[in-house]
Amino acid sequence: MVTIYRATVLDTPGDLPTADGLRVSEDCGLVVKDGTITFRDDFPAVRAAFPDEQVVDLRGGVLLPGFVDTHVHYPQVRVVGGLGRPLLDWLRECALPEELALSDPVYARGVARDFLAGLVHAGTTTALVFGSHFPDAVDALFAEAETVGLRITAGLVVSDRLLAPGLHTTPATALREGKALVDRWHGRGRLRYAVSPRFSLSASDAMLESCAALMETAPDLWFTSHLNENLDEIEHVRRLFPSAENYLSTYGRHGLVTGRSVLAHDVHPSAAELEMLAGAGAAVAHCPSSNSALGSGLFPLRAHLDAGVRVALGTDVGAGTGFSLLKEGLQAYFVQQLLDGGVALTPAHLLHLATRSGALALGLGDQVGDLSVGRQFDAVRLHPQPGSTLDVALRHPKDATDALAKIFTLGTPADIDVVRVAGQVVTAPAQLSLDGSLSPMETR
Ligand SMILES: Nc1nc2[nH]cnc2c(=O)[nH]1
Ligand SMILES: [Zn+2]
Repeated sequence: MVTIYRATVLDTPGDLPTADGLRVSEDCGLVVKDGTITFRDDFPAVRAAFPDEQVVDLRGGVLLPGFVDTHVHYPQVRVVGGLGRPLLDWLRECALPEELALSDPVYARGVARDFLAGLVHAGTTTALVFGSHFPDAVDALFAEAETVGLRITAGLVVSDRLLAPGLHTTPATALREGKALVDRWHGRGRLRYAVSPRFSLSASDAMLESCAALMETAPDLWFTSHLNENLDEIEHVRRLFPSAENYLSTYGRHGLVTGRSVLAHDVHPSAAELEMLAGAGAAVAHCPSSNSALGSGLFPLRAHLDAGVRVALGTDVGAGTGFSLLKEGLQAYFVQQLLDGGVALTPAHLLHLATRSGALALGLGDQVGDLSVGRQFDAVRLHPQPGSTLDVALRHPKDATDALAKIFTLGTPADIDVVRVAGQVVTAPAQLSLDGSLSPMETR
């Protein structure tokens, strides 16, 4: 099945930190065969080459690559907005009580649908998701994700101390339950598994060793956890691992820092940790709105780029401020503007961070993250409501860079009206009421 998509297309096929390479195609024709972009050129040339194929006209607004979220918590969608507390208080008072609620599989299924609806509405087509402590809840996420059609990497979150008794497990149980989930879901369609200790503060060496054992049970498993987010957290980890050189080495000494590792935050890295991250080819998920909301700090982007560390964006739902990677890009810009020695981020940088850099961080750079020939047709259209401020702003842009700056400044999920993964339209799942029944609007 071949389809031609006609649109104004913006993407960033290059790489940071050099990428100011915004590619602009005002009237583009993308030829898509079975979900893959097989040809692209200005529309008239494409139409001449493919005179009989169906044309889907997506002009009006701007077509971007589907957004890539490299750190987003599935269980926390209903507790977004817990402002006013630093990390460890926020965990104890906001996040962990909600995490416990997912021990109820019916409740978890409703949360999974709300979560996936949030990703779809925000135009996120690929995500590295921080899962749940409960295997049934992780099953619910993967099952709903498979139905919706997003590219999801996720896993069982494991801890054996200092959280809440209901969230603790043992290294042996974590390995057994994790293995069963890997067998069921890893490599199934667009789904992959990520081994996910919550963070070193709540995972003993024995627990981290069981994570390393799980990593060995299947090829191409991913690893994700938290790192250097908050100074109080870092101090706790230092005391818990007196023989460890630093926070990152608590993971590294179990072989958990590799080219398939994504560490969230890294707001307060040491030079040795940056060197270790770069040497391993690991990536950092920068979560600017979360760092600001929790008062965790201002992310040292320049130090990461100078050290050669891959940086991508994460929304960190629920400590962050929602699912929008447009908002995260804008917040990343703000943070760098405020930081001494901050990186002067251009709109092209923001688009790269929200798309291609995330794809590269997740080992998917050859499949998604931009709209080059050979990539999957994962795309979203920004099509603001008539008369909205973004609509007004986009009527007279100076150029494409100016238009993109306005999209990051003013764009919200309400401005996204087309979400496609591998060319297929993706729609948000029907959402459930608290008792697990379909919400009233679904029974019409
Ligand atoms: N922001 C954030 N940091 C964490 N560190 C450990 N768990 C969490 C979490 O749920 N959110
Ligand atoms: Zn997190």
